[in-house]
Amino acid sequence: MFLPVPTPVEVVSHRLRVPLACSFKNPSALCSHETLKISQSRFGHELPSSHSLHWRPCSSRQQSKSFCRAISTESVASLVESPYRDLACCGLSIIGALVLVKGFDVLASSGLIDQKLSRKLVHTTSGPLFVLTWPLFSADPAARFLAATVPLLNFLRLLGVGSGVIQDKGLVLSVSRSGDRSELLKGPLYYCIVLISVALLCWRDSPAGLIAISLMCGGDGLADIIGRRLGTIKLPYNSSKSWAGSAAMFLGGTIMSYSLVSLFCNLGLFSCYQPNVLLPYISGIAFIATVVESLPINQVVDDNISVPFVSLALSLMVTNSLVLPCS
Ligand SMILES: C/C(=C\COP(=O)(O)O)CCC[C@H](C)CCC[C@H](C)CCCC(C)C
Ligand SMILES: Nc1ccn([C@@H]2O[C@H](COP(=O)(O)OP(=O)(O)O)[C@@H](O)[C@H]2O)c(=O)n1
Repeated sequence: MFLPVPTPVEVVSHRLRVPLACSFKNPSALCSHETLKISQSRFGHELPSSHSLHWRPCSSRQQSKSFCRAISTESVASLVESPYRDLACCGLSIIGALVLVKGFDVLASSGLIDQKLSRKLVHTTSGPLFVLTWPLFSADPAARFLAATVPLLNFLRLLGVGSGVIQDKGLVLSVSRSGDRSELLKGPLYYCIVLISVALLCWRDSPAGLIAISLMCGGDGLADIIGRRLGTIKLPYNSSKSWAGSAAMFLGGTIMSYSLVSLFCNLGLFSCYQPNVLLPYISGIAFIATVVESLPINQVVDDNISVPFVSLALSLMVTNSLVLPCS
């Protein structure tokens, strides 16, 4: 939502001592009532009450840390602006993805870890690492599209290798269950589609995408890693899944979601309520996603689709009561 006065206000962060471009043009860059009040007094007019309803205080922890959230998308852009910045971030992420997959390929082919574990470690780590690159991008509207090219290139690579057009034994080894290249066209391909969709639809403006990715990666990924090792007691309604696997999914998904959402809040990309409000919501979503993952429906719909889809839908439903967007 845009407010009428476009002139930027320079506010100096008490913590970082850097000028922040907090403006009415992008009121969402202002994250605390204090900043809002100061900006109002400088402009000498009241904000429309309908807009004020969208403002909720940053947590006291956040307010004590800095006057205005230091790294709003706009302020990051003003600090390190370069036409090549998003291209550089995109290039680094592409290299990061290649190194990650190659690293697990080396670990699996040298016998240091087994192939199934390698696949699940790629599954657990790629999504959150991808998300961690988002704050590095600028506030340019095209940034999310550049970010999305990283999973898109991996999607095309999986398509090429999975269909046999490109030969890449390393990728097959680190990403397939049994060494069969056609497996790349299922779970891993859906995984990349989810990353592309979340980057384009949610980007870093809301916690919904972060929660969906966390439950697909930290949740579903850990369910397999822990379930295969400790999952002796099976679920009564699904003999291929265990209590240990589901508990790991719930805990891993909750911890990863909470950590990423808190990190993005602390970076000023959106502002959240206190942990005592945020955590119950996130664990509620993680619980429902865990139940969905545990159902015997894997033959009908892949976990990499059902888990993020349900998490995203639920997160989007509760997001407005959890945060106020900062970009
Ligand atoms: C193994 C994978 C999914 C399998 O799922 P499931 O069937 O076992 O449930 C994940 C495959 C990931 C892919 C090959 C690599 C994705 C890289 C990612 C798009 C970008 C990471 C960037 C970062 C900076 C390292
Ligand atoms: N809730 C869960 C999920 C998986 N697992 C274990 O992880 C293995 C693979 O899980 P899955 O069938 O969901 O595999 P993916 O489709 O995610 O690769 C199962 O065979 C179980 O041994 C579990 O014990 N409990």
